[in-house]
Amino acid sequence: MNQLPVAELHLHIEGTLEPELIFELADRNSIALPYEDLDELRAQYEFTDLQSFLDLYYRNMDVLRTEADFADMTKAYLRRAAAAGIRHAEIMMDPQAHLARGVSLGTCVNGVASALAESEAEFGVSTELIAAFLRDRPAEEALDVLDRLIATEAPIIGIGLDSAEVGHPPSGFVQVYERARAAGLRRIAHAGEEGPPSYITEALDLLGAERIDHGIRCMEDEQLVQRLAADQVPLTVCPLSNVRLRTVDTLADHPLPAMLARGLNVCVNSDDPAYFGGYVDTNVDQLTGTFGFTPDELARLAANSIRSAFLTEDRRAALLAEVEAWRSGQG
Ligand SMILES: Nc1ncnc2[nH]cnc12
Ligand SMILES: [Zn+2]
Repeated sequence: MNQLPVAELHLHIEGTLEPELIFELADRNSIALPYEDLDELRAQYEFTDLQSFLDLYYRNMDVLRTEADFADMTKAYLRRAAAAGIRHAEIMMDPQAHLARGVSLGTCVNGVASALAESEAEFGVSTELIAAFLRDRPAEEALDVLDRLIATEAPIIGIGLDSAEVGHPPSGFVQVYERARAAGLRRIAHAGEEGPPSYITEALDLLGAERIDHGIRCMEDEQLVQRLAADQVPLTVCPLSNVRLRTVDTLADHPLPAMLARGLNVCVNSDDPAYFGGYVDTNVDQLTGTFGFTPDELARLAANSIRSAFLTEDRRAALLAEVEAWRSGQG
């Protein structure tokens, strides 16, 4: 196998809902879509910023109604992830987005989890599930959902923080993260995607975040860059997402090469691949086409993803060995 083996650490399962599956699930659930056909739906995929994407992302997930719907979406991602070279995936889901539509916590969590439970045997992809909270909804709601996840022993390894960033700083979610920590859950948070570098600092200092999703705006704060490099804080960067949501103008303007040059612990992820033009392999291919990354640089990005994952040490060592085998096979 000539594909770069990687871990995907920044992936919203609802963002893997491909247009074809949206139509299939709408049909299955007798839901009338506001689009005549695939072309009309695809014509909506022009974004001006994060919010313009989120509006469509939340609207499209209305086709997810049953456990089977969540399982089918997840299985489709895992099949595609395996083809992309992904060997381990830490998958976020947005329970509040489903609860708000009247879909129960059990339906969405069990549906996703049932597909994940078969992933290693079926696709060779080990997985973990992360419940992400919507920062543009009240923290009290997040606390309530977290309590229910803990009480029902939902199979999650940790929590995240996503949705509209600007105006919703990490400081509002201290209690949520403290409760997650007390429950033994891992903690990650989106920060520095559209929001300022200070949100990254808050996520680290106030939430105890162990990984930062995106984090690209750290480059505007020299002291923060030095801290992130010294502490090797994982930054799960999503280049095609940043282009499509216009946080960078073009891929050639992306800060990833500069981040690597500063010694930051960056890895490449797809975020919402059904919306942003590709899965991890496409992100890597386009980066390589744009920046001419060498096999050594690609292996470093892959090794960063595996070192930053919530893996057992045995699995981590096995996957790092796969990266090294890939690197030495590149000549
Ligand atoms: N890129 C992103 N940023 C914030 N919230 C999200 N939810 C899904 N994708 C997201
Ligand atoms: Zn994201």
